[in-house]
Amino acid sequence: MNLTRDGNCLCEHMYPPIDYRIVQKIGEGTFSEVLKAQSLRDGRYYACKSMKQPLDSVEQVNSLREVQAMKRLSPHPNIIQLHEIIFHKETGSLSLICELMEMNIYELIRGRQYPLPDSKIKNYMYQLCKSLDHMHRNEIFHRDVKPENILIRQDVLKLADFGSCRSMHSPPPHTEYISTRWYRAPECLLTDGYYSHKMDIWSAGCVFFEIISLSPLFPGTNELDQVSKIHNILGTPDSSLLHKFKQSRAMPFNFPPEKGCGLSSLIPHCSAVALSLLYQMLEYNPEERIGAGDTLRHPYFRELQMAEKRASGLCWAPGTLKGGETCGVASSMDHLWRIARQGRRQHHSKHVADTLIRRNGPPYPTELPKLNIFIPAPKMSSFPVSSLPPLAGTHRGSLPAFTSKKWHSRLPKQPRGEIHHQELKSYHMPPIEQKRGGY
Ligand SMILES: Nc1ncnc2c1ncn2[C@@H]1O[C@H](COP(=O)(O)OP(=O)(O)OP(=O)(O)O)[C@@H](O)[C@H]1O
Repeated sequence: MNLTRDGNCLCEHMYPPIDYRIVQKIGEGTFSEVLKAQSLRDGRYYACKSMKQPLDSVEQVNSLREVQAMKRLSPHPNIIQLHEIIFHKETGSLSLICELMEMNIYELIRGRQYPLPDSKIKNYMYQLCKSLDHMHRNEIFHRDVKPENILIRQDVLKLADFGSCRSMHSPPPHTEYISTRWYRAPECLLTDGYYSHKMDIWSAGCVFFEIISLSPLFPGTNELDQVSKIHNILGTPDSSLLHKFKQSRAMPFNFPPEKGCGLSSLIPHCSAVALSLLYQMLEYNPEERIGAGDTLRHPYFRELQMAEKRASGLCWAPGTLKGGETCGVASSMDHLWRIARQGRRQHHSKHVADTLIRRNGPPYPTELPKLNIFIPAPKMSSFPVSSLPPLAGTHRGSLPAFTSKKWHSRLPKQPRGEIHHQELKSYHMPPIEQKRGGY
């Protein structure tokens, strides 16, 4: 163990970044430890994400997908801001200095007895959908949307942990393990890597449910159980869709036909309009699943859209929805969706949605956080994010391609409470550029 200047313990792999006073550990993931740190230059507090695996060179640091993605996606009010990168050449230790948030969504809901106020849920979901829309517009998908990777500070929500993201231009199949099981979309579970950015919407739908109900929607214990939990609630999909999935997966597809209990029985207090969005995010078929841009125009977010339009001086035409979407309507939503999913699935589903949806494009408010610049110390490469070289490939091109798929095939991400510490401790971690497979 190392000791920081304050006498706090740090793990062996870490080297305390100069010019920062480590205050305390605030989080830990599979690949990093996150510390609260105070800058000795500006006195501000930051989150210092220190990678467990050493890196070989500055080039390797620059080609990390996490670094590249954060650079491409910043600044955006709902994307965690990378402030500085500190790389210690001698030890290979890398610290990403990011803006500090208060907690993640899991910590927000953990142990709560009463639901969050509707307005708070809506506000968080709007911001989450904005972060996804921004990311997908920039042709990157996240691949690990889950409560632990969604951070909040007061009422602001930011998406974090871009270590699994991928360019939307990289063609499937994607062979590495991605996404944490409970939030894994059907196409990820049932095909050999034939998934797209729509998987993020499914995961966000699972998070939406979890924020409403305070418990995970599909807490599968293994992949098969995960599929069965989805079918128990949403029902088995059309055989044609299963047939399509089946073409690319050697997995038993003899799922017993199920109607599914529906979502509204699980969250009886949920409004019909919220359920409508939830169902569209949890649409089994990724091609029919709502896109991030359309989630923002969903009537569930009507007040927020109106507030934004008012703020930007535009007038909002009254929507098709009347107020008072209540629980009574909610139960019929399950029924409508079941009908929609039989036969003329797409058109019917859209028709049901259209009774609630009014399409309006919200403007995109963006604040432009500033990056700090300082002079690097000897043997320590520290660079402000703005000085990084442009993304490999092209501006809309592919993020760097990493070669090894081994890391993921041997260590899938575990849902919370399922991390096998023993296994992790004895694991030999490959170089970080290989840790999550290729783009
Ligand atoms: N900027 C931040 N501010 C506050 N807390 C943070 C910040 N970044 C990360 N954390 C905390 O640290 C935890 C781990 O961070 P992160 O998910 O980025 O690490 P990881 O090693 O990539 O994890 P994973 O195992 O999901 O890949 C988060 O769940 C969060 O609680």
